[in-house]
Amino acid sequence: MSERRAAPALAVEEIRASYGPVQVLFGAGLVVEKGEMVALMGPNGVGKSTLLRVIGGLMRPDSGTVRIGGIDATSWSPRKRVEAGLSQVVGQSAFGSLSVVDNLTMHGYANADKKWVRESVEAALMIFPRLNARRNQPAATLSGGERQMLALAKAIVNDPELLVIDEFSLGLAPVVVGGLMELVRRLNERGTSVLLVEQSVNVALSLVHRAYVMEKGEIIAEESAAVLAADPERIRTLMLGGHVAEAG
Ligand SMILES: Nc1ncnc2c1ncn2[C@@H]1O[C@H](COP(=O)(O)OP(=O)(O)OP(=O)(O)O)[C@@H](O)[C@H]1O
Repeated sequence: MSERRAAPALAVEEIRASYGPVQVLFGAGLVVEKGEMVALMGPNGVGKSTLLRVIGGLMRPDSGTVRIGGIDATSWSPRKRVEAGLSQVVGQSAFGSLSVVDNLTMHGYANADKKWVRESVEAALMIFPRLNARRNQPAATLSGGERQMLALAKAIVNDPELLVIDEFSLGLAPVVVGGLMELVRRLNERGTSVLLVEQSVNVALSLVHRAYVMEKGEIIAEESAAVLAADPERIRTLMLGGHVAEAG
């Protein structure tokens, strides 16, 4: 029992993954402790989103292990992972012809308690007054920032233990990003662990406790956000894809 409680929210070990004949991940691994906020950073195309796909169950790795709350989830379906407390914010995907409320309600599909889903949809809309004002509007008519809010609100509807977010700063005005970050911070204070893939170093390091840097499908550095933030030269080298000898 106590072992289960002490287990990390997420532990990913030695993941190798390929698209057809092209290998993209070469033994990538990371850990998100319970209650922790962690960033996965790195230059374009190094495999960050691919690792998230493996974590979410959208892609089978060639080898390696994904543990959710200490339990081997590598062979689980995406749905089973959601039921185990994982919620993923991926891009701005939504059913365009459905309203904001219907999109949110649909996302609670894994939860049999429909009353709870209805209440948490309303709770999520309370967090985003902008979305609430557009609750009956088709998702296709939302602005980019509003769609990101919808993506985050959808993830919250499942009351996740672990929230995985892919690049929420992409293409959004700084003020919108600031609001989303504040929301993620509040969720984390309520106990949700967070894994954030983010290209904007400023956004990532001002939010998280710890960061991993990926390069060519491998983790090449792992550091507390405060230590990294104090060393802009090192960040520059890492984010330019410069190889740094030490890891961890
Ligand atoms: N569906 C796919 N089929 C084939 N190759 C893919 C596919 N998706 C991604 N790739 C390739 O895999 C590599 C890693 O892509 P991935 O999207 O994981 O990187 P990333 O680090 O998230 O990049 P970015 O920061 O630009 O989003 C890239 O070379 C990309 O072109």
